[in-house]
Amino acid sequence: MKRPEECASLQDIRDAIDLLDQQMVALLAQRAIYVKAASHYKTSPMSVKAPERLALMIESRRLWAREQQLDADFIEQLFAHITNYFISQEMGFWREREEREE
Ligand SMILES: C=C(O[C@@H]1C=C(C(=O)O)C=C[C@H]1O)C(=O)O
Repeated sequence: MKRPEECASLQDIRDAIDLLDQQMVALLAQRAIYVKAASHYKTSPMSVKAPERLALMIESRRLWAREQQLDADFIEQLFAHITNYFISQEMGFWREREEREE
């Protein structure tokens, strides 16, 4: 992938953006596997949501955003969206297991 200053055309830039987005999607797929694994350790719907963990996560992601000169509010909203989806997935896995074990 060309560095931004090496890009000589809009196509070079779009190729780089496509590759980065593909990597982000692959990372989200990996993340999904870890979240599914987390459901094995949960004992209740509240433990699936783990609000205390979410609160800590917001702070670290806001800090990471600032370190990268990104807008902390934007990153917080992005992760709120991501974690809401992942929690709903995890809740589904957890409930399925609960029903099987009943
Ligand atoms: C993965 C976990 O379960 C849930 C999903 C999270 C996530 O997507 O990062 C974080 C906390 C929980 O809401 C966890 O407890 O760590």
